[in-house]
Amino acid sequence: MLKICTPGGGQGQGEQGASFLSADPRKKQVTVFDPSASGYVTSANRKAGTSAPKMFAFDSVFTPDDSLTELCASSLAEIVQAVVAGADGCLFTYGYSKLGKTYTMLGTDQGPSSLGVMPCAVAWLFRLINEQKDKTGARFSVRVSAVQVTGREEKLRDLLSDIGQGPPSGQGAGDGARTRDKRVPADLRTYSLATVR
Ligand SMILES: Nc1ncnc2c1ncn2[C@@H]1O[C@H](COP(=O)(O)OP(=O)(O)OP(=O)(O)O)[C@@H](O)[C@H]1O
Repeated sequence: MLKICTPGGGQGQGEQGASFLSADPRKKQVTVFDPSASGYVTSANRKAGTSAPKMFAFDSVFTPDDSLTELCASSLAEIVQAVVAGADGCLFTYGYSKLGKTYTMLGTDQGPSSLGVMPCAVAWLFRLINEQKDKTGARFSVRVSAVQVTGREEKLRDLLSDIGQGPPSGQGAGDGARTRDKRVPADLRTYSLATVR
């Protein structure tokens, strides 16, 4: 799955994208042009050493104009269902700095339509689990991990290590959950979900 972003999260370039990139979300493909070819290759610039456009196919392609809701709807159904069926699931975002990886994963707290992929996944996971419990009486245990991989050395950082220590004393479960959310660093990257039946 590919999400095309503009640095700083700006919207509005839509399908056009930058001149070296053309995205076709319907066909689920992007074409990358040699920038020196201005979007197409003529026989003249091929002779001058310009590379031919390259096309890449993905399971899905999203442009900066696509909402988080659209992204969640398209990307989460399969993985959440698989996790409820007992498989491990991994949500992973990759890209260079300030492209919106954290925004895509976490979203904002401005309402249901601005939820990122992770809160959506957790909400859908527990909704499905509750449905299964009501239907079959099955019992579930959910395991979650969140890891950030950074730098050339590919350092691993456990983003939930603070949470293992529980909420500060004197706080109820609800307050604790909020405190824990705040402690999750802004550059969250990888999450995995698993259920044991
Ligand atoms: N689709 C979007 N709509 C609105 N704002 C966005 C969008 N995507 C990203 N932003 C904003 O752009 C800025 C950079 O995004 P973000 O922090 O998610 O990037 P990042 O890829 O996680 O960066 P880094 O790798 O440096 O941690 C943030 O202020 C974020 O809120």
